[in-house]
Amino acid sequence: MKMPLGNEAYNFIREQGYLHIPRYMDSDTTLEIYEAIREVVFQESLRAYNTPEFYKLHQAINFTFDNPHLNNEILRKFSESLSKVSNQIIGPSDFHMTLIQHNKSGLNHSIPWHQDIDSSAEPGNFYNFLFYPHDSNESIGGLRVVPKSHTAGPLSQGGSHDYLEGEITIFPKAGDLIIVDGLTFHAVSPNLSEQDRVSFCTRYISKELIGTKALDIGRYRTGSYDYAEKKDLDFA
Ligand SMILES: O=C(O)CCC(=O)C(=O)O
Ligand SMILES: [Fe+2]
Repeated sequence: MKMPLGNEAYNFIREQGYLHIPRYMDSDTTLEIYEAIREVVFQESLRAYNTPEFYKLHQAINFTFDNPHLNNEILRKFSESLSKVSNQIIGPSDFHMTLIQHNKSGLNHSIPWHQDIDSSAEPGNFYNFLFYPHDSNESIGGLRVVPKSHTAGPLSQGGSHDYLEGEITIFPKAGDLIIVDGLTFHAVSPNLSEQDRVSFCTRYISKELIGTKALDIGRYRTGSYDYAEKKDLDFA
């Protein structure tokens, strides 16, 4: 099998729990994907539903679109193309889902600290491929990551947007890909700019994780949320 990532990149993501690949896509394809994303977020009726309690408790303020690849050829092709990278990192892996995150301008939209899955799953079994179709900076918001936190167990209780020991902020440019282990602590700083911030996320999982409950659970600093049942779980 041809290995899309070099040894250094492969080791980095396994050890650090994330990997930033600048200019993963060329500018023409990036523009195409950007257009496709904008078409989706323009349709407010497609926004995912989570309970008002969810947004309030976890201070999650942004819009999410579930599986936009289902109705969009460009997004579908791009997300499928990432299987090559996924197979290298995870081993034989399965496509899980896609998401668009939309941090709309003028609303201070941000994303609180979270883990994408429950930490009953082992690290190295779930990866988020985050694609950025436009440049980012301090004003539009960046991706906050705690390196090596994928092996640190569940997120501790605390402030949803507070500083976490060891955190770094990445400001991806148009065409960049950031790969994050689903257990790595990550968040997005507020969009204080006049421009919408969007990201396109594709998720791949190991064969072991297929059908497990861990996939339904998002972990926040205010407790865990069951996305399948749309309900908050007691902090444990
Ligand atoms: O928008 C981002 O940069 C991060 C999105 C994210 O954490 C997610 O979709 O799981
Ligand atoms: Fe996430």
